[in-house]
Amino acid sequence: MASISGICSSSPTLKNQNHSTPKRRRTLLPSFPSRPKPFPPRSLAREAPAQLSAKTKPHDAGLEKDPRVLWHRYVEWLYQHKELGLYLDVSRVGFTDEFIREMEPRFLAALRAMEDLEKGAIANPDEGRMVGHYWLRDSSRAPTAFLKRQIDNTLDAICSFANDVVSGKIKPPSSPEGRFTQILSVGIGGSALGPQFVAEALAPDNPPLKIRFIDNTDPAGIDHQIAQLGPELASTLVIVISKSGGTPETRNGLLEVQKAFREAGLNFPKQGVAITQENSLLDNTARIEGWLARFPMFDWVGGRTSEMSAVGLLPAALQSIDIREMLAGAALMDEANRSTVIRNNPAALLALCWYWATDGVGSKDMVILPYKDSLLLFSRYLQQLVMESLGKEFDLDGNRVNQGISVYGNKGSTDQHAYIQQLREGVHNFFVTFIEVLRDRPPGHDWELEPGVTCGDYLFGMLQGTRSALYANNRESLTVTVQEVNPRSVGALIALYERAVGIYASMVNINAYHQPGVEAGKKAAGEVLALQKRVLAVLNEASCTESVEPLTLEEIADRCHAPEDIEMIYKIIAHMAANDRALIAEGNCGSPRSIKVFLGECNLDELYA
Ligand SMILES: O=P(O)(O)OC[C@H]1O[C@](O)(CO)[C@@H](O)[C@@H]1O
Repeated sequence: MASISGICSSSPTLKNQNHSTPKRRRTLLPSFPSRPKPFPPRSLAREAPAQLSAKTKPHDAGLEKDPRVLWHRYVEWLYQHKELGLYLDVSRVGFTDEFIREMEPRFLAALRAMEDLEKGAIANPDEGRMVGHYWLRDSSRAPTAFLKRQIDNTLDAICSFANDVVSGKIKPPSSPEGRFTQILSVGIGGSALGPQFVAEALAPDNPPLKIRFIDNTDPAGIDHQIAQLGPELASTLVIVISKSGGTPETRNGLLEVQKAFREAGLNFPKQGVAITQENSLLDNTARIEGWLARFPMFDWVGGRTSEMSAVGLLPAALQSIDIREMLAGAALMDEANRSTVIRNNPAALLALCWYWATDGVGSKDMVILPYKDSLLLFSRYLQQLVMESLGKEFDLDGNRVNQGISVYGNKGSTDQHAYIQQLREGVHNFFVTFIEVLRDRPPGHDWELEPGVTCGDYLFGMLQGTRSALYANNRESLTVTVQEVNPRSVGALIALYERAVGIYASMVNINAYHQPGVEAGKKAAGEVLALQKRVLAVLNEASCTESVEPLTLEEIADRCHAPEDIEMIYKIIAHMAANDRALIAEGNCGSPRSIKVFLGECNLDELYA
């Protein structure tokens, strides 16, 4: 039985940084310039300030092609974190020294904002919240002793619980295996994407518990996951993750899973774990029903930056992934990203390259191309982290900016047989970030498929060849290199992008830590369901009191007092009819009738008289 004592044995230590950079002239930066003068208050400001690089950037100019000059640029700008073995190559992004000089004040202001954030400032002003995900991997930075204790106690509780589950000390009440063998994670967005990315990247071939996800309110998808579990439902630990504790998709997933437990004669609370804010609807449900365990989420950790909280650490630990190493990698990267020297700050280098490549207005998409199967889900993880953070209508001063950077990608070299044709020759609306992993296979497992050549050599060659071919056609790219995919490097990658997003958001003056657009979407979905209830009430009443003459769509809309919603009413009925939904007969109407029957078996086109 795998014990995970090694996973939580050592405490995270922050060693001295010795990330070294190639020998070069170091420019000592002046002290912080005064903050740029604030723009007029939200109500008055209208036109957002033009972003810098648009002025300084020769549009689509050819990039430097002399290989000797490029080699010098590569050496001059290569960032190396020796302890992490992580490198960042920005040489194939054509930013100028003038651009760096012009951006320095914004960079320094962003760094100061980041310093304030880490000290506990209200860095999420729209929600009046602190932003504390960096404290999760170095609790000594938490602004109060209470918060530090919460972080440390939660981590200890995660390790202890996961250890007890993996060792079999905590086991399901009735399972043939006599222990938990499966994890069913129910959550969506940041309550799923981090755990999914980390499981794909780091789970061993035979983990003590195998994880699967319900991350949507698709009945067929839920049925598929439960069907795949089969009798192992009895050995399944169900982890329900929701920071707010009220997300409809997650609630629906929970109700569906609890139904499956009832039908299997299983006692859900004995196999249920909740990860949510204290006193949320989910937390109270789990407490009242006596679930197996509850772990807290904190209001100062956003969903898209929650992988280093219980959201990511509990599922990872249950798969015997070394979570202390993940935290240590993130902490080392955080420390590097506190440098005030742009060249020594990888997150700043990333943010500046994003700004240059997209003119500070998202004019190009970010293509994420890891040349490693296990990093397949990194782009999906970054879609939320980058786009939910940067995709904002207003800036911090109320200017309408419609900011953002679109992210897509899967993995190389696979994608070279999909969309990279367009990247090489088609519309120039992107820049690429290659994720290079130097170690192809564990030591001693390599094999030459032809003299002197391995599979990994092909993968390496495909990455380098694609990078060169894109650049030859003036397509810019960044390359992040790690030695291998392990908890430490994954933790560092997550920390690198969390910080780059924060620095970039400051440079374009937006709040990276709220998501007003999504709340609007949740509200709109609620309105559709409310309208559906009205439609059902109208059809139920009509089915009891009138002959089977089909009602016209206008009549239904009028009776719902929603003539302007006629199209939505049509769609609601079409969806219910396609699912053979029955009208629940009330009063003396006899047996329930399907919507189709009530509407006279007409096809929906005839609805519209
Ligand atoms: O964890 P919760 O509260 O269920 O939210 C799930 C997701 O929904 C959002 O709030 C909006 O997409 C995300 O930020 C979050 O990760």
